[in-house]
Amino acid sequence: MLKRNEEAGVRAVSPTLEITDITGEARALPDFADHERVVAGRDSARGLTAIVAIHSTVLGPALGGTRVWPYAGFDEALTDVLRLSHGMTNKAAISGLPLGGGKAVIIADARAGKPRAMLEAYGEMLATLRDVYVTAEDVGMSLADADFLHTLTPNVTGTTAGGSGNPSPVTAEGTFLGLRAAVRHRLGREDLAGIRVAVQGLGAVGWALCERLHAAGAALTVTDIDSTRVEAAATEFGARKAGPDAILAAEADVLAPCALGGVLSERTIPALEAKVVAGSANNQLARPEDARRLADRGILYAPDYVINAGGLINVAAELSPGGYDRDAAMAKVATIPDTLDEIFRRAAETGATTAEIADAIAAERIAAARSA
Ligand SMILES: NC(=O)c1ccc[n+]([C@@H]2O[C@H](COP(=O)([O-])OP(=O)(O)OC[C@H]3O[C@@H](n4cnc5c(N)ncnc54)[C@H](O)[C@@H]3O)[C@@H](O)[C@H]2O)c1
Repeated sequence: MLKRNEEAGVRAVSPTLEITDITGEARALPDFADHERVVAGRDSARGLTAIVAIHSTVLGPALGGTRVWPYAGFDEALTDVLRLSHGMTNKAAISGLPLGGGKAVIIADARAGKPRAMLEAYGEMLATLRDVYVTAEDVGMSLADADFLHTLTPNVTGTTAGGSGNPSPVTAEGTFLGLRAAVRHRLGREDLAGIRVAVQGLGAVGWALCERLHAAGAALTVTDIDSTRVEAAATEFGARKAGPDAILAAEADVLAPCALGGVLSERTIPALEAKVVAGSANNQLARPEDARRLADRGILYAPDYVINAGGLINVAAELSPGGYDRDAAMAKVATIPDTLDEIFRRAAETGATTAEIADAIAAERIAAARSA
């Protein structure tokens, strides 16, 4: 039997699942960034520890995927979900979508398998947030997981049944188009023939990006912590192999981070060879000031949440009044280079970094919606 106990600040929807509002606790962290609401779900019987962070619902319900990752602890997971969630608000706003930003994490090792009971408990947690948060896939969350969660609660996108399916190829398409725009802007080249691209991470997006880059004639250098993927890319695309630690400083015109965040830092930026950074990973900058470090070295940075918005644009199309229309979604993805062109132009005119301009455009749209 379901029970509710909101007075105690704890809302349990099944006897074993405890849902706690931890907004107050999160407020103490440097990455809090005025989140509207942060909620933890714990179910020790079913092996769930999850956090849902809702950064903003000003433009619409907060949409953002669920990441399943073996975080070292709760605090690390909380910091990650806050940063990711904040990024989703900017991503939706700059992409012109009627959506807010949110994100969720489950502390678990997806490679060790995701117990059905854990996902059931998570689905129950999601159901309690269905008016404010809509989830989708992210690292460690599969299409099959999304399909399963959708049987429990409607606020799940990126499903196969009547949904838009796997967002990763669409993210890769948007990243490819954005990378081409950045190359045009920084290197003055209209095509990618012979352009050297170093790709970090050969997962769902990185691999699909390599397919497009290879077809466009780019010369690839690749890495992944999974060596079988690196070998496969060498065979499939004639890619040069680099070690995970060597990829950032690889001889390349473009660096495409497509693994995890925080790779562009005070330590790594001085060693970059590339003149363009354009990849799909979220939160590529370790600190906001790393955007200035890149600009000072003459490296053009395509802000992550602009270039990797393809997947969000695709799943968001499911929520449009007429339902999912792939052609309409792809037409919107094709505008990513236009947004980047505007950012690059404004950054060149004002001397601000591309990251600052992207944040400013997103903030302008949110402020306009607030005052409307
Ligand atoms: N899938 C999407 O539609 C989408 C949308 C927007 C942003 N992103 C972001 O793009 C990135 C990649 O997403 P994905 O869906 O391809 O994830 P994925 O899990 O399919 O792939 C990630 C790949 O990176 C590799 N990797 C992890 N750590 C590494 C390291 N230190 N060095 C080299 N390789 C490493 C993994 O082995 C894996 O092959 C993530 O940051 C994700 O948040 C994805």
